[in-house]
Amino acid sequence: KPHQFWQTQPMPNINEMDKLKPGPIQLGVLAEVRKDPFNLIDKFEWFNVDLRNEEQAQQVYTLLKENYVEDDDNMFRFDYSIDFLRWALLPPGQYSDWLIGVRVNQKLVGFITGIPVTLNIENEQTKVKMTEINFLCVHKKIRANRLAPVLIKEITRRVHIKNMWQAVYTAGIVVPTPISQTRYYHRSLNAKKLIEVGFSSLSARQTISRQQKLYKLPEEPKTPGLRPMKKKDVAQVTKLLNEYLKNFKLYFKYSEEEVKHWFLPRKDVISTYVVEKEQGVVTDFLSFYNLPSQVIKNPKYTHLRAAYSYYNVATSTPIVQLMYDALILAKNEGYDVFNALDIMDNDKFLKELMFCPGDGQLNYYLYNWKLESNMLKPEEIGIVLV
Ligand SMILES: COc1cccc(CC(=N)NC(=O)c2cccnc2OC2CCNCC2)c1
Repeated sequence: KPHQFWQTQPMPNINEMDKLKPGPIQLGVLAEVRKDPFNLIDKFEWFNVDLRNEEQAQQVYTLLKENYVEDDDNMFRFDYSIDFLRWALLPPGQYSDWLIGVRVNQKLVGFITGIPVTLNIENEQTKVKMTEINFLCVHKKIRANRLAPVLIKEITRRVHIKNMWQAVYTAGIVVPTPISQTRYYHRSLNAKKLIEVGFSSLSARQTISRQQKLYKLPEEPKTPGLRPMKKKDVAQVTKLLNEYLKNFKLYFKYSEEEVKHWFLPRKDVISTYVVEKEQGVVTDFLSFYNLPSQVIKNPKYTHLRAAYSYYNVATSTPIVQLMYDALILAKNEGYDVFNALDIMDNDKFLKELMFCPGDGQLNYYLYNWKLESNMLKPEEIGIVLV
C-alpha cells in the first residue's frame, strides 16, 4: 500500500490531473478546523520548541544531527548548526506554535516546522499566503510508529487555524505529487578531501593531483566592486531580487525586512556579496548558505563543508563570471564543495563551471493546489528552500 497517508491528502493524483481546475483542490472551512491537537501514542507529548532557548535549540540540533536526511548511500548526514536553524526558522512574522516537537520523558523524538510565506504561483496576480514546511524528522529508534503522518496532520491543523490552506516543501523522495523534479550538482573546491571522504571517486585515468589541477581556482575574485553585502545595500538588493524573481512561475516577493533577515551576512550561516559600481550603484549580487554534512564514518574527517547556492542576480556581470567568483569566495571561506540545483538560471553556469550532477533529485511540492501546468520545469522554479 504505497503512500497510504498521501492518498488521503488533497494532492492531484494521476487520473484526476486533467479534471481539476487550477487553484485550491479543497476549500478550507475555518469553523471546521479541529481546535485541539491530534492524539499521540501513550507517553508522547506535543511541545512548542523555543529556538531562542539554548537548551531547546541544543535538543533540536542533536535530534537532526543524529536522525535527519542522509544521502542515498548513507555516507553523509546534514548537520544544521543552531545559528543556521535560528536563521531558517525565526524569520519575520514567525508563529511560535509552528516549530513543533514531540517528546517522550522530556527527550525530543520528533520535529516538524513551518514558516509563513507568500508564494506567487504561475503569475503575478496569484499570491497565496501559506506555509513553507521543513525539518520533518523522527528519531531513528521510533520509526514505523506512523508518527510522521501525525506530525504532518498537526502542523496542517495549526496552519489551517491561521486560515491558510496551502504549503510548499521539498523532499528527496517521491510521494504524491511533485510539481517539479530538480537535479542537484556539485562543484569540487577541495578535490583531495572529496575523494578521501568518498564524496567523489576517481576513474581509472584520473589521479588526485590531476583533479586538484583541474578544479584549481584563482586566489581572488575577478569582478571589480565585489564585496560583502552591508545594511546600506538592503534597498537595492530588494529591488534587484524582486525584479529578477518575476521571471519564474514560483517565487516569493521580499520586503526589505525579509531581505535583511535572509541576506545580511551571518558567519557560518549565509554569505552574500554585492557588486558595487560607481556612485554606489549595486548591479549584481550572489549568495550561498552553509550546510555541513557529518561524514558518518571516516578515519580522517568528521565533516564535509558544503556551500549551497542561494539566490544570485546578475544584471551587468555575466552570470558565469559572477558564479565563478562565488566559487572562489566559497573556497576562500573554507568550503570543500559548492552545491546547486538546476533551478532558475543555474543551468547557464553549471556545465561551464565544471559542476557534476549528483546522484539524486530534489522534488518540489505544493499542498492543496492544482497548477495550470501539471509540472513545472526546474528553470521555472524561483524558490530555494534550505
Ligand atoms: C553531502 O551530504 C548530504 C547529506 C544528506 C543528503 C544529501 C543529498 C541531498 N539530498 N542533497 C540535497 O537535497 C540538496 C542538494 C543540492 C542542493 N540542495 C539540497 O537540499 C537542500 C534543500 C532541501 N533541504 C536540504 C538542503 C547529501
